[in-house]
Amino acid sequence: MNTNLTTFADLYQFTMMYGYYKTGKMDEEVAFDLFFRKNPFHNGYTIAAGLETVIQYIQNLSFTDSDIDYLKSTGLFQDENFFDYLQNLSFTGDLYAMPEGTVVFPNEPLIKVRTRLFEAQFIETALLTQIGHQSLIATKANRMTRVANGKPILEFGARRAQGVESAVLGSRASIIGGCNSTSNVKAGKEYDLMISGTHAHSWIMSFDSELEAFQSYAEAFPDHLILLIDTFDTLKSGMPNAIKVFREVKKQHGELKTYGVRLDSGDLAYLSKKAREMLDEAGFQEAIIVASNDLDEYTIRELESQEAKIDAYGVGTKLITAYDQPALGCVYKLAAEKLNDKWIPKIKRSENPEKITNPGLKKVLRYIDEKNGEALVDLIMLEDEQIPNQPFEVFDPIHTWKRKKVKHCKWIELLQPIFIQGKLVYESPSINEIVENVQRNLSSFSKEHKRFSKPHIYHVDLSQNLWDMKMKLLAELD
Ligand SMILES: Nc1ncnc2c1ncn2[C@@H]1O[C@H](COP(=O)(O)OP(=O)(O)OP(=O)(O)O)[C@@H](O)[C@H]1O
Ligand SMILES: O=P(O)(O)OC[C@H]1O[C@H](OP(=O)(O)OP(=O)(O)O)[C@H](O)[C@@H]1O
Ligand SMILES: O=C(O)c1cccnc1
Repeated sequence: MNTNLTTFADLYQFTMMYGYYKTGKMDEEVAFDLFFRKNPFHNGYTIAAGLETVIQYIQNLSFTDSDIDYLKSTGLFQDENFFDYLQNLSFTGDLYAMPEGTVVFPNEPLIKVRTRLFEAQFIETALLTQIGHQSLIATKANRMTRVANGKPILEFGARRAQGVESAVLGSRASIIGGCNSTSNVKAGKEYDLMISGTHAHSWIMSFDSELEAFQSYAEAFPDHLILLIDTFDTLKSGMPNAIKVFREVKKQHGELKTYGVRLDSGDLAYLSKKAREMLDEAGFQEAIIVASNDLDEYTIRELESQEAKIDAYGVGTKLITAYDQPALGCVYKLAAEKLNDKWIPKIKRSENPEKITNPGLKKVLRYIDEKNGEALVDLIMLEDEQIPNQPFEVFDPIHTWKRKKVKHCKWIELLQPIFIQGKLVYESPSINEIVENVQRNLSSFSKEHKRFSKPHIYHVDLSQNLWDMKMKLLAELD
């Protein structure tokens, strides 16, 4: 959302900035990488989202007088000159990112930042929050659309989201992941998303009878008439009343445009089949059946396997809250520091080899088999490394004996320039282009990688040079 989020940072960013200012380190140039360590929901991949709001955040970076007054009032920062630096803060460096809709994997930088330590440290939390949340929801939505056999998924989550901003940005991310529309009007307005919806139980309850409620709705929306039929009794009351109203509208208007029913309780497979029979018998073969009620990808898959006669799924809580995994766990790590005009790679060690960071300035290449169009490996390389001639061998960075040959592949560089020397150089794609990007990206991955459970693990490898550098730095720590 297009608001000034400048103070959206953890206190420790301010205290570190103050420390950098006091020690004279604030202008040192550094490189940070943003990445995550594990695909969410046991999925085989993650859909990148959130760059658009990161761009807005960076463009709007500017402390207001009241922000400064507040920081002064904390009494934490004794040296008043620090506030002058804050007042003049803007992003002056380079930022590269994987575009929204890119299929991404653990440990590869989704964003790399290169700028003054003062700025790079400051933007950490805002970047993590935005990329982590939106990528998580886009991936959850993508899982749901994958099992729905092409049937539209309508995002209904606004009322269940953890806050207003999560609802709006979650709606956008859901559309990126593959949902057809959102019920969230603010998200629709702000991000040019398709909006759709039906009506609530309270609409029915506010009339003397269900029939009167349906008739009144039909009068207001004869061309978009999806009636919620489970308020009293789905098959005995809701369905017969809906059919009666469809007949009346047809008689009055000569035709029905978008029309149908919504089921929101009970056995959705059974009820959808019965509802379909009743609609077809009454001559309303074009009527659609929407189902909602606590749906997620597992229930949708279950309903599809029961051959439920459902034409569209409405999904709220479990999508907008990423119910089974509420955080992606993105991290932002220092990768290099410039000293005397020379980049010095930095590493963080961990007992867990998978948590040891990848040092240095890096680029990420995706190798795609020219014959079958399938992605073979993502290779994280040092930025100034030559692209290797094919064939060449890649290896798993932990289990180094696992090797494979890269040959007859084209490659694409995944990190795109977004800001260069503080200037926005990226033209943001439209939401439809982002959705197309997801489809284009996914078409490079095999069914095994896209499998719903226990997917084939896609390889993200390090170039020999990067791996050697990592090992050397680790050895130097001892
Ligand atoms: N055929 C089905 N197969 C698998 N899951 C189903 C099927 N039909 C419905 N469900 C799921 O089962 C759960 C039923 O929820 P619950 O037990 O709360 O009943 P309910 O129908 O919502 O009842 P009520 O709203 O009247 O209290 C929901 O999560 C729904 O998505
Ligand atoms: O189940 P979810 O996936 O979270 O989807 C959103 C839910 O929100 C609505 O219920 P609610 O009881 O809030 O309002 P209603 O009276 O319109 O049913 C709707 O009927 C769905 O059941
Ligand atoms: O339009 C709907 O049917 C709707 C919207 C929000 C939540 N539940 C349902």
